[in-house]
Amino acid sequence: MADIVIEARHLFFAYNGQKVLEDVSFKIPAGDFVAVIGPNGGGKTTLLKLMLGLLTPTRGEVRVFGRPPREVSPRVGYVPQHVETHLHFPITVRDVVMMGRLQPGLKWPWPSRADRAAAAQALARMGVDHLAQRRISDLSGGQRQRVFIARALCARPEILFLDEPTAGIDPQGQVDLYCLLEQLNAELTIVLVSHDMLALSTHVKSVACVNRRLHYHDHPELTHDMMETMYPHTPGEACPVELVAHGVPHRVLKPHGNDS
Ligand SMILES: Nc1ncnc2c1ncn2[C@@H]1O[C@H](COP(=O)(O)OP(=O)(O)OP(=O)(O)O)[C@@H](O)[C@H]1O
Repeated sequence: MADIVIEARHLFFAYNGQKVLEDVSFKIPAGDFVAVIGPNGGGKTTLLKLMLGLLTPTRGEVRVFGRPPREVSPRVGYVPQHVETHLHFPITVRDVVMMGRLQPGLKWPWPSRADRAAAAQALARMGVDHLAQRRISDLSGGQRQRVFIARALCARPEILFLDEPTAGIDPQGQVDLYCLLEQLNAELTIVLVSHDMLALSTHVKSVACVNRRLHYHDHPELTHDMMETMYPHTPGEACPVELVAHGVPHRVLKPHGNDS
């Protein structure tokens, strides 16, 4: 059986007294590709930040490689949501990726030959090495997202966390990105926050449904009961999951909502 790389035990979290996560326990094995899904405001990003050590639980604990998350940060990569905030800074793609090598305890000179080689390798792995000299502001949404993933890969992480990586990318770009993530999953554990049921349709191995509480399923097939718990809907109205699936047929869902 695979080693457990992430474990949460009776985790609670609140922002200023407002409960967001309640009694969350789960184990993620090495090599997993888990989709974290759930409604808006369900607590997905908060959970990711707890696994990254960016937030501290109100109660309970999270362990990554058996340690508090902050102690193992060089072993994990993170592609946050909405990374486009500082894009107009005049910086090249290669420089952005190289920033992934900036770690606590960094030795000068930086970037070293090893840093440059790691950046080149990460860019090639994401299929964007030809863009290395371009300004980040000049790229398409899909190209940019690959660059940000390359930045996370540059530090050679063992776990990759991604928060809504396909937001704003066209449908074909999304499929291509999932295929790339699937290739990366041969070497890395991946934790992917997504609203997009397409993410589940072919690529992930397990699903964590988060809506204040968490249900972890070690297979990607969703059941009717699960969907009702996670996305309650009014009889006669389209199921919200159908809406986010953009009408794309999805094998993971058994009949639900208007289908049933
Ligand atoms: N920094 C913060 N301060 C106070 N409340 C917050 C903060 N960040 C998030 N929240 C609240 O916590 C709840 C969970 O937010 P979170 O971002 O984890 O949800 P999410 O499932 O990722 O949502 P979405 O799908 O919309 O991105 C929401 O009600 C949100 O308004």
